[in-house]
Amino acid sequence: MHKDTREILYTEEQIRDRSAELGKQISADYEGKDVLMVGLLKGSVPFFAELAKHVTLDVEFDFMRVSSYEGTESTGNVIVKKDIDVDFKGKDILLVEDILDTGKTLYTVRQMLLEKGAASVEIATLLNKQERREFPIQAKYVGFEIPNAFVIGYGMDYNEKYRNLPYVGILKEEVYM
Ligand SMILES: O=P(O)(O)OC[C@H]1O[C@H](OP(=O)(O)OP(=O)(O)O)[C@H](O)[C@@H]1O
Ligand SMILES: Nc1nc2[nH]cnc2c(=O)[nH]1
Repeated sequence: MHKDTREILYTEEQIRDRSAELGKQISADYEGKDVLMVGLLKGSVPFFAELAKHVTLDVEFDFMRVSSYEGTESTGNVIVKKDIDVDFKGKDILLVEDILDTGKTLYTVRQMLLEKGAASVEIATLLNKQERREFPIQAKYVGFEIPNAFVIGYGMDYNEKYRNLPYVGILKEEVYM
């Protein structure tokens, strides 16, 4: 893998600074509430860890694993592979994601959690690809708005690789065409 197969979109420093701003906003918005931060595995892990450091409330953590992507393509349904373990009835859930793309994943998960009794379900996503939206869902907390390109790094993969890159990059089409 040569370096010129990807270009940097957001550096580690830019992501940390933006996470600090979002963490401050979240801390103010949820003051006095019982917040459960729920990360969607696997992609959200680096952003979840960074964002959580900037939230100054006594929040709880949990994780879900759902999946619908293979390579760069979204497949049929959203499958729950690991559910939330704690009782979240009446709690305010903050879903943390790496990217909001068609919206299928977060729309589906949000509906599930509301149906099971969450008091509220808001979304914090590192990246928002608004142009690709197909489902009626918006994130309250967005790190960066990005154009329609397949991104990798900072948790995001292409066939399970590149999640460990400390920046967000664009994978050039020649890699997967
Ligand atoms: O808005 P959507 O079109 O639904 O796309 C966004 C979802 O796609 C990726 O997850 P993926 O299913 O690849 O799992 P991963 O987190 O393990 O990479 C990403 O982490 C989001 O969950
Ligand atoms: N790695 C990665 N996963 C995604 N899932 C939905 N959109 C994307 C994307 O641009 N990159």
